Amino acid sequence: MQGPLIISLDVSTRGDLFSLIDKFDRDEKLTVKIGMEFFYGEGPQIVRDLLDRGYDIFLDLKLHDIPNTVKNGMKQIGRLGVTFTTVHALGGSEMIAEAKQGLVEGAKEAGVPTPKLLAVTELTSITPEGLANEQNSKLSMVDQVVSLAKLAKSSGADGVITSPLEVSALKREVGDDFWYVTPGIRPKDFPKDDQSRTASPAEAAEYGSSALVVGRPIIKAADPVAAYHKMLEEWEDAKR
Ligand SMILES: O=C(O)c1cc(=O)[nH]c(=O)n1[C@@H]1O[C@H](COP(=O)(O)O)[C@@H](O)[C@H]1O
Repeated sequence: MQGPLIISLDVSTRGDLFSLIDKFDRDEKLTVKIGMEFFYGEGPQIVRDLLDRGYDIFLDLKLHDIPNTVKNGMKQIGRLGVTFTTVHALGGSEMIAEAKQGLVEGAKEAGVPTPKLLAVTELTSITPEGLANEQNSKLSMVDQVVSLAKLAKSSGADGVITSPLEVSALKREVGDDFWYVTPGIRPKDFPKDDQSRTASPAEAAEYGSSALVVGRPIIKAADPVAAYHKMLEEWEDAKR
């Protein structure tokens, strides 16, 4: 993928999306995330348009359904030429395995590389109290995330989405040969919004995240390009 900092393009219209990315230099190598807000309104054409710009694309639709439905949905996603896509790990081993199979088949038919399948563990908005009281989990947050990541890995996923706070434990218990893609990234001076398990870019680098997903701290900034570069620099400095 191009760059460790994935920009989450959480906007609704093509006008808003292009006015945002047109601020970046056309040579800048970017990985951008398209999620449900944009995709449900505008559909897959945006993927083709952003591929034409040379961007890598993370299509984040977080599928969670019976295995056959997810497989057939993933077959369509596999045809698009995106780099990453998502399911919820809570869909279970058969659903994750079928999701992967769908991606492999769709990509093969279209003659494009197979997207990496990332399984969402516990959303970064979920608090330890929510895990205990609403999901009735007896596990700590980190144990729950490790358990879902092991399930995802043994079912054929290429990595997980989780908060940076769990990454050191995941690397120890699930291994280095797996993607740990982390949203919930907040620079020190930016509000948490609806995120609960957050870390700064430097902290995420220290914990060992493979890549960061950042939305509002970039797209709502007065100068999104400067905000992107500041966070990237913070990440790179922490990696040195
Ligand atoms: O799958 C995701 O990307 C995701 C998983 C998760 O647990 N938490 C999470 O915030 N995300 C996504 O990451 C982005 C974070 O946006 P900001 O909170 O604005 O930086 C949003 O597009 C979320 O949909």
